[in-house]
Amino acid sequence: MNLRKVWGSMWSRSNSCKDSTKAIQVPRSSSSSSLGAFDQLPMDILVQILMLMEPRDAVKLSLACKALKSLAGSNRLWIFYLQCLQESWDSIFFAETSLRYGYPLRMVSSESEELSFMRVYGQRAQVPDSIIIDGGSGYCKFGRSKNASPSGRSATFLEFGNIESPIYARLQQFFVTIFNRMQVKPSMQPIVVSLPLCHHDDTESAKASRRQLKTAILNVLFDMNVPAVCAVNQAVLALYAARQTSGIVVNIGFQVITIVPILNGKVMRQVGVEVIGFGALKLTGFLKEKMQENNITFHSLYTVRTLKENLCYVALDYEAELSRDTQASMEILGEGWFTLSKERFQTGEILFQPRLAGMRAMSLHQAVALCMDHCDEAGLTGDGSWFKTVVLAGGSACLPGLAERLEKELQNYLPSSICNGVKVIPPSCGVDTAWHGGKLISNLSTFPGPWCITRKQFRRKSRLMW
Ligand SMILES: Nc1ncnc2c1ncn2[C@@H]1O[C@H](COP(=O)(O)OP(=O)(O)OP(=O)(O)O)[C@@H](O)[C@H]1O
Repeated sequence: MNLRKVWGSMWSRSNSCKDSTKAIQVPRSSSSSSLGAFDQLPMDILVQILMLMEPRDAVKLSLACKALKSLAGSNRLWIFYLQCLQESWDSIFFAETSLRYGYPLRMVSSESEELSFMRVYGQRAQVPDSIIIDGGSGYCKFGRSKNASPSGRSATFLEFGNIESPIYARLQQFFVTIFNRMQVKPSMQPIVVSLPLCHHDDTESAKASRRQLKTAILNVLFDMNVPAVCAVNQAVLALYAARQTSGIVVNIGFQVITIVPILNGKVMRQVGVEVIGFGALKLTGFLKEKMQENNITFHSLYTVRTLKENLCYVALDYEAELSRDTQASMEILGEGWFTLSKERFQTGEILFQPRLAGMRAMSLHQAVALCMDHCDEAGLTGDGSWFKTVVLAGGSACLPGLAERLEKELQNYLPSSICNGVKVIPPSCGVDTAWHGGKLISNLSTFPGPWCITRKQFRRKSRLMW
């Protein structure tokens, strides 16, 4: 009731503002910078009052006169409205200040351009819903950009085979299946698609393979009449989801672990991408072996995977953990109760001691340290700290304790000149991290403009190349 009075009073004040400027030629500044009786109220209180209104009412108010325009259009008010949205404010702020101009990335600089969050709010409301598809080699995640999380997941390899090999028919079957499952027409909205982590080298043949894969994906999608496509590397999407534009992404993938240095949104292949030849599949396999050794019977690999996802963790100090009581149980529907003890942390330990699983691979911290060393040697920036932020991605990176352990191992392993300031960030959105990176882009106030290639642009480009 009180609010209605406040609103009514402000509204009549704003109307009288308009009338007065029409009727009598009052000097503009004196009439339009005043809120009449409300001038007595501190600015803070006025903004608090507006916060109780709906955004559309604040817009109406801002059209009334200059004083109300500056009050109702203030960034403070619209930041509040943006904070009320489903997406976190930190993510919105990161995206709107770091990603809004597309690639190459350009930060919004506070000196040269002030971002109007009122405009950002309005533009974000107009952005079309798009489909985000993160086609992982093991599991594909797909869903709408306006939804909080992916609506579906498929076992990519089991259903479609290797989608990293650019065979038209296979890619087509993959996308057709996803569109059917989502019950959407491909021609109705832009698509954000992750480019798989493969062909990492900086050689001409690797470049050609990457180009070939991207072109095949775009060809398939545009042949299905998709209006616009945004195709971004999976590791880069994971980095954006962690609200970073530079750093090292450690993706614990389905079959391999990939360590990707990224500077300002660009994969630094010339510095070197490290690959460790095992991944999530090996972790599940190792737990299965341990359970069999300890006479724990199960009927399916699904059970082992579920136990891994729910009971396993990474110990901060492996030796100390061996002497602790670490028993824990869980029930799996249709299979009964399972109790694990040492297997709970031995499984993740193979990331740091691959020899426990009989493998002669590099350990996770050695590979990340090697990557950091290469970044340091390359001397790409003045301050040399861009590679000290390590972002974990991939389902297995959700193992509790992994980030802390990796950070500890890196501190011990790296030379003192590099280890200062190293921080490891756990996957911000669990197994769906890369999908959420796509969501950040697809909800930008400037989307699809700077991030997408349209069907027309792609066809024209293809014609010019031949
Ligand atoms: N909370 C969890 N703890 C441990 N492992 C998990 C957890 N959640 C998912 N996983 C594991 O992550 C694996 C799938 O990871 P992910 O979906 O990242 O693969 P992907 O995207 O297909 O891999 P790639 O990066 O190779 O394309 C599965 O083996 C799953 O068991």
